[in-house]
Parts: sequence; structure tokens; C-alpha cells
Amino acid sequence: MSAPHDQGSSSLSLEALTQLLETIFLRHGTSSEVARVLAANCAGAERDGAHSHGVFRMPGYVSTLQSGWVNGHAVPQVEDVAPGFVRVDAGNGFAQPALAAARPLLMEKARHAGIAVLAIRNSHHFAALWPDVEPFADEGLVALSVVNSMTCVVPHGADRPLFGTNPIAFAAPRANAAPIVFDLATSAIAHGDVQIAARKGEKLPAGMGVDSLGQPTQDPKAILEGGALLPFGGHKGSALSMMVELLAAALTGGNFSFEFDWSNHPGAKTPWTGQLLIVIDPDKAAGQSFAQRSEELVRQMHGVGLKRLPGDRRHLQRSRSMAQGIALDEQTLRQLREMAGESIAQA
Ligand SMILES: NC(=O)C1=CN([C@@H]2O[C@H](COP(=O)(O)OP(=O)(O)OC[C@H]3O[C@@H](n4cnc5c(N)ncnc54)[C@H](OP(=O)(O)O)[C@@H]3O)[C@@H](O)[C@H]2O)C=CC1
Ligand SMILES: O=C(O)C1=NCCCC1
Repeated sequence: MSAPHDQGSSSLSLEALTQLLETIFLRHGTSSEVARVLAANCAGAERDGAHSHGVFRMPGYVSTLQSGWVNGHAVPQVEDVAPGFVRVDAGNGFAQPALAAARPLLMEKARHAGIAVLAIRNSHHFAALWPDVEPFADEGLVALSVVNSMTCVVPHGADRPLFGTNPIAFAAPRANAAPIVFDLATSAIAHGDVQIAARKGEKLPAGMGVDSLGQPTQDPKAILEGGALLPFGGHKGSALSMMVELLAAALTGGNFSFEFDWSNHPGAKTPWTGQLLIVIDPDKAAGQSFAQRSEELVRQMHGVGLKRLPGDRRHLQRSRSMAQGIALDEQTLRQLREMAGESIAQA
């Protein structure tokens, strides 16, 4: 799908966009619960200007569901395995409904024990990771999550790809502002952004990827067609990516990024892996107000000249979207309406 503002655009309210996406999910073989959770997630990403994981992903969700690769009706099985540990088998379904099903138990355990871990396996994550952690910080908790994806990143010092783009997301409460949240791929660039650059015919900055011969390239098509991505920060990002494979797959019982084979499911786009979430109740740990301490850290950071915190851009875009509506170009909106089964005349 094209990026917004390419051409004439329309604005939709968050509710209208969520409803449209929910219709698309329902029409392509999900339960109403799965449609509800995924539509809210995807519309929220678009609202916040997270374009690589907003409505751009809808054709991929649809082709994946059509391919039979993922179970859109999966009912997650939540297991209470230890005082600080919850496990979910997502049943070859999407990760977000699995998290939604486990959330009440996870929160209860984190509040009671001070820390709780959620291990999701047998799951597909095709979205941004920050929506999985931010709501915990909104409730005064600290949350960290990792998810692995599909082989497309060359480990530092290796010749061929093995890791996924493996993001890490973190959220912590502040006393006087929205939580601090960051969410970053451990690759130099997210796979979604490479696809968007390829579609727009744009060159990438240097150092993001290699072509099919392992030579550095700034051509996104060369990366997508037989090439690969590099980790961010050389050996440091590579170590973090390895950690994500261990935590999101080995620890949860999910697949490593190199372990699933979707070649018999043309159209399948969603990595079939695992996800880990750690939730901490800071009231149990610090013995002083964590949120006030966060505030002090931010104050000091601004004091040394920092202008932008991670999450600031997203929140600015969120405010704009809530005030003016979520801007979608006409072509994107037409495609979404078609996927929803609306006739063009209706649109
Ligand atoms: N499901 C999956 O398997 C995968 C999902 N993804 C998703 O892709 C998305 C994009 O990842 P990625 O491209 O690495 O993200 P970016 O590099 O765009 O941003 C990473 C983080 O850094 C912040 N940031 C960016 N620029 C600055 C700056 N100049 N100063 C301060 N903070 C800054 C961002 O905040 P802000 O948002 O406010 O700009 C964000 O929190 C993520 O949401 C990730 O979860 C990626 C890989 C796999
Ligand atoms: O952008 C990425 O990188 C990915 N996003 C969704 C899942 C696959 C990898």
C-alpha cells in the first residue's frame, strides 16, 4: 500500500478506521475476538504514524489468512505455570490475541510477586511491538518485550542471513507525562521500511544491507531479492538480536527465525515464532517513586540539550490524528474498502 500523502488523501477517525479493518479481518477468516484485537492494533499504529506496521500490513494479513498459514480462529491456551510465569500456546494464531488472553493473569502476578514473565509460543507477530508494552506503563508498570521474525539478517561476522529483524520494546511510567517507550528493530532498518523504500523507488542510507553476493548495497530491491539486512551497530546489535532469538524462541518454545518453512503457503507473510514479555511492578522494587525518578532522568536529559525522546514523534502524530483524523491516501483507502468488500460506489 502506498504511504500517506502521496496523492489526494482522506481522513478517517480512529473508530472508523478500526471498524474498516475489523471488517477486513472478519471477511478473511478470523474470529470476532481476533478481528477486534488486530484491528485496534493496526489502526493504533497508523494513528501514531508507525507506517511500516499500520495499514501497509493489511494486504499481508489478508494473503496470509488466505494461504492457510495462520489460524485466524485460534483460541489461545493460557497456562499458569509458576508464581511469576504465564505461558500461552497461541495455537498457530496471532500473538496479540494471545497476549490479550493472558494479560489479566500476567498483571495479577506482576502486582503480587513484583515481576512476571509471559512466554507466548506457536504465534505470529506482524505488527509494531510498542502497543504490547505501552498499556502496562499506562498502569504504572515497567514492561519489556522481544519477538523474533524471519531469517533476513546476517549476524555480525557471518556470511549469510540467520536472524530475524527481532525488535525490542520497552515502556516505563513517568510522573507527569505519557510513559517513556522505545521500540526498535535490532536490524539496521525494519524489513517493512525496506519494502516501503522499494515501492517508492528510494535509495537506503549506507550500511543497512547487502545484495545476493554479500556486497554492501543501498538498493532496497537488491536486499529484498536475494540480499539481506545487517544488524544495527555491528556486533552490539547482533548480540541483541541473538538474545531476542534466545528469549523469544528458545525460552518460549517458539520457532527460531530460521526454523519455519512457509514455502508451501504462497502469500504467507507472518513469521511463526514466539514472544516474551517481562512486567515489573516498580513499587515493589525501588522503595521510592519510580515515576518521579523517571521524571528526574528526563529532566536531566533535556537539561543537557536533548530535544526528542523516543516516543515523542509518535505522540505528536497521535495528537494530530486524534484532532484531524488519520490521513490515508485515496488509493490506500480504496484498497482497504475493496478488501472489506465495499463496492466503490458505496465508498
Ligand atoms: N513484528 C515484528 O516481527 C517486527 C516489528 N518491527 C517493528 O518495526 C517498527 C520500526 O522499527 P525501527 O525501524 O527499528 O524503528 P525506528 O528506528 O524508527 O525507531 C526506533 C525507536 O527510536 C525512536 N527514535 C527514532 N529516531 C529518534 C531520534 N532521532 N531521537 C530519539 N528517538 C528516536 C523511535 O521513537 P518514535 O516512535 O517516537 O519515532 C522508536 O522508539 C517497530 O515498531 C518494530 O516493533 C520491526 C521488526 C520486526
Ligand atoms: O518490519 C519487519 O522487520 C517485520 N515486520 C513484521 C514481521 C516481519 C518482520
